[in-house]
Amino acid sequence: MSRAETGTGQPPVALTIAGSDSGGGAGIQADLHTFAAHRVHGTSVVTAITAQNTRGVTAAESVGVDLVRAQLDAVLGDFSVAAVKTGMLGGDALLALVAQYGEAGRLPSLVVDPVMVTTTGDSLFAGDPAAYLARLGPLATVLTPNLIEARQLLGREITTVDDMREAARALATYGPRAVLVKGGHREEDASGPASFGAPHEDEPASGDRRERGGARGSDGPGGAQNGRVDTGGARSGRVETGGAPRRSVETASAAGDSGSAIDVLWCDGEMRELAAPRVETRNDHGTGCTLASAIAARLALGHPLPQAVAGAKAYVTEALRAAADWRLGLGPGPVHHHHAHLPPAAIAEAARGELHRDPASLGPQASLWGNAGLRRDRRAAAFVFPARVAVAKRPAASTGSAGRSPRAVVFRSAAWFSGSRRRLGPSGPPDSTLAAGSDTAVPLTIRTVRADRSSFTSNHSKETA
Ligand SMILES: Nc1ncnc2c1ncn2[C@@H]1O[C@H](COP(=O)(O)OP(=O)(O)O)[C@@H](O)[C@H]1O
Ligand SMILES: Cc1ncc(COP(=O)(O)O)c(N)n1
Repeated sequence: MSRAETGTGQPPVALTIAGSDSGGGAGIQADLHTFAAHRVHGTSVVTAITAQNTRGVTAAESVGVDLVRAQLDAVLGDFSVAAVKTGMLGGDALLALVAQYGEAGRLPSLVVDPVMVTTTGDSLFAGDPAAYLARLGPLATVLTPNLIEARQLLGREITTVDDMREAARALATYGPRAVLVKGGHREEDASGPASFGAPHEDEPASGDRRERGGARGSDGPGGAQNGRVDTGGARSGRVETGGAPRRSVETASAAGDSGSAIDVLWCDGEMRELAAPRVETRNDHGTGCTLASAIAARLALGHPLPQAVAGAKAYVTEALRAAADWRLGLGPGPVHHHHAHLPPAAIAEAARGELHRDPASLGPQASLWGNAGLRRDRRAAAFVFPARVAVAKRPAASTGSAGRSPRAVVFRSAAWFSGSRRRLGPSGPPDSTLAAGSDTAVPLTIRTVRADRSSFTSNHSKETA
């Protein structure tokens, strides 16, 4: 089956193997939101249940190996899964199980997010980081550790962009096709508690960001059926990382730009830096899950790997931006996974066959985005919502079909517009890799509104590039 969306509108299928976040911002919930936002059908294998909100994890329990195996068989035995993302695995038993499926060639385009600690500092992996690398490293299409996870996997200090490059290179020796070392998180992290793994209870619980801690026991609870995951972070043990706290400030200043969120991508033997404007927000819960599942969604849609990664980063940046002022919960809240969706009023108007004609009515960014639309599709007198949906009026001659309204609604992906936006002004991502990666081979779907206004007809897809 084709991996890309078919002409019938049937979506490709992606699978997330991850834990549940009751707060809905990370884990399975973030992954399914992200798949849906990419119009990819999301399937899920739940590895653990966490009692969690924006302030932290209060309890967690692994799902038993047999039940996880049954979920894997149910999904893989029925769906043609095009890409897979793994998140929280809890411990060594589920790590081994997932590795068995990967080794059997059943987990295509595998994005491995080695979830070990949450944004709020709670440990989510009680197994052996060395086993993690040894088992999943060779199977991964992309491995996406954050700074703490890279530090735990390698047991070395990582503070500068140079360190991130070295870490990416070192992790690549375990066999993944690509490694993305993520350098997110707010600058305050750098001035946070200096002792890595500081006691959980003593840290601010008011919603301020805490330095991440990590803990692992010698024997992961994931090894037992329905075993509890140690969420006590540093309460019950320390990880010898040999590391100071995560210092995003240093990574940023090392690159000469304190306003950038810099990730380092090693892919097919090439090192690249992906930089995006740093979003000033406390709401970054689930950014890592969102990024990994966006990469998987894009791989399922058929995007080449570097473009999938760069486009996914652009998607996360927009998701952070769109939720920057939200106050969902008292701590670091979720990002806006559906930032690219049509505002409800516009959906209703489009369904009635009515088109916005005045870009000004769409807000301050409309004419800017409109230019982006015109530049790429000269046949369309298009202007575009900040939400990245073009409402276009095509010339009657180009519609070709009598009895149809010349009106069309043109949907484009967030990634395409991220690239376009970059070309239009200084507000876009400064990194040329990101822009180039976001720019090509993104499907453009044109849906025609029938003259009788009764329905949408999805008539074709084509490439914009
Ligand atoms: N405040 C921010 N502004 C822009 N990008 C960010 C911000 N925080 C995180 N990111 C990006 O989000 C993605 C996830 O990274 P990170 O938050 O480090 O992962 P994790 O959630 O696994 O710790 C990365 O691409 C990172 O650069
Ligand atoms: C179930 C689950 N999986 C993963 C994370 C990591 O999320 P974050 O991006 O906040 O570190 C989480 N908090 N909960």
